[in-house]
Amino acid sequence: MMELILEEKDASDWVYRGEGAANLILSYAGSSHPFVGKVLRVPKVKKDETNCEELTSYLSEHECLLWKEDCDLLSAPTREIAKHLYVQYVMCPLLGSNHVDAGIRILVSMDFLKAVERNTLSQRPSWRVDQADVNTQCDYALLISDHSVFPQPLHDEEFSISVEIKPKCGFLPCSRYIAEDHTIKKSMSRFKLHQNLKSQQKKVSQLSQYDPLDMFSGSRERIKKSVKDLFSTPQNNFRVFLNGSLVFGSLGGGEYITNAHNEKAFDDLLTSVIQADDGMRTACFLELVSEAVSKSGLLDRLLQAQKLDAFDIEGAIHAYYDVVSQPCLVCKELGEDKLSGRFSSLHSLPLDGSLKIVRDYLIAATAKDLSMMISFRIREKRDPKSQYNVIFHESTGQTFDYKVSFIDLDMKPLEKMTYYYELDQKILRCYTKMMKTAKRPKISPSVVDKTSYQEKSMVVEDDSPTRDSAVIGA
Ligand SMILES: O=P(O)(O)O[C@@H]1[C@@H](OP(=O)(O)O)[C@H](OP(=O)(O)O)[C@H](O)[C@H](OP(=O)(O)O)[C@H]1OP(=O)(O)O
Ligand SMILES: Nc1ncnc2c1ncn2[C@@H]1O[C@H](COP(=O)(O)OP(=O)(O)OP(=O)(O)O)[C@@H](O)[C@H]1O
Ligand SMILES: [Zn+2]
Repeated sequence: MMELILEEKDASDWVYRGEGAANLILSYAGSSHPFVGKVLRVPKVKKDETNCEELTSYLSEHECLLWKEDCDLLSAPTREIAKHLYVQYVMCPLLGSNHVDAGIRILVSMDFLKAVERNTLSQRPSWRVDQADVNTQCDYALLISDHSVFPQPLHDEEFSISVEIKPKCGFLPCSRYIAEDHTIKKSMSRFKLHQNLKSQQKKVSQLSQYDPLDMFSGSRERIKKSVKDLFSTPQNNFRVFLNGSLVFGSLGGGEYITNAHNEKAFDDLLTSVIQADDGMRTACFLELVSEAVSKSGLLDRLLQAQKLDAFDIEGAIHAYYDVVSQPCLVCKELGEDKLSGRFSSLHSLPLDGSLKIVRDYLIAATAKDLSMMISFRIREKRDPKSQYNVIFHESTGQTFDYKVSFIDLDMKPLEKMTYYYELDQKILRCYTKMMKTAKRPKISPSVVDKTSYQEKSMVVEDDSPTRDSAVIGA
């Protein structure tokens, strides 16, 4: 295939779709064949990072050790290429190659990227603009299938509906390296614990009702509950796209910019999709989504990848210091002797053992942060046999094809291990403080149920805008 290159003149065909912390996503609005049905994933650069070393440099010496089993990664001339290979050779086998499109790298000119930056500025959430710009120094961007539309339409007039779920970590850790003071980690999900810190930091205005433990439970009823909870408090964990446009949820992880201003508006939007009475369509749609999650069985597969984190950050951090051949700052801080203290079994591992712990931890980190997109289309009786998965939706008598894809399978940098440790400590400190100020000193953290946790949470109430300020239906 001839090498594709995007120039300044092409920029107007690419429209803002959304963004995360690290990339900006553009969808294609033109008619050039190779780009139809695709999105472009353009890396961003943090404003406080003066150089873009991460994108242009090689893997660090210690990262090379870490990924040495995945030989192709080491042959990559840049970190950017190594990250692309990581999706193909590390994440794809874990999640299934038919559920991952690693994309192809295409050349982009600096003028194209500058034009994209200008054109998208007004649509980006302001807190994302404050944090990062489009990285105009990049030579390449990734061209990936647009999972918000069904791959091949069966009929001309066909609609396309898809949901995006960022399920986060679906299990409770049980590592023996978790400090006694942190036992709450063994009974309350990381997501729930983190909510409290986010609320204190005013990153969210309301605690999420969602609990990943329901989503990953394998129980149909609990999955259904978790999808309803996502709909009530979507934050950056739930979005709905109709014909490629966001109709529910937050754009770019910011405010809820959506066509569905209230539940009725959303219910009305579903008219072309769900054959049910007014006011009943949303519930039927959420049921359809839950069914697809259950039937696909993909969350079980994702959970196995997340469980590669077997030691928890409180254990893995010690292996990290051995991998980078530095004195263990955590043992030092905790006053533990490296060779005879609580973590001596970790510190006495051979290098390959430490490498495996850290490697598995980072793969699990990717699996805890990715999103799943499920796209649907209606099947008519006359349609040919489906090459996709099929769901019969009992409540409406409709049949749907659905396809599940994983997005955002980025490799996490090795240096992030110390950040993970610090964040974990911060989340736990916040929880401990909350429990103290809750003025119920006798209650044992392990018996705190979800309701009492929410009631006791300290939502800092002031007028500052949060990332999820305008909640739908409010
Ligand atoms: O640490 P977490 O669990 O808050 O996850 C971060 C995400 O926060 P959230 O899902 O909102 O809690 C965070 O998402 P947001 O920026 O909050 O939308 C990123 O996905 C971040 O990954 P990276 O820095 O882009 O590699 C994520 O960082 P990683 O932990 O996956 O490295
Ligand atoms: N292939 C795709 N098809 C459709 N929409 C996509 C696709 N990839 C990304 N998106 C949309 O763009 C958003 C941001 O993409 P992505 O999660 O890859 O960004 P990121 O910066 O890597 O995220 P993070 O904050 O997790 O690091 C997604 O939440 C999703 O709404
Ligand atoms: Zn240590």
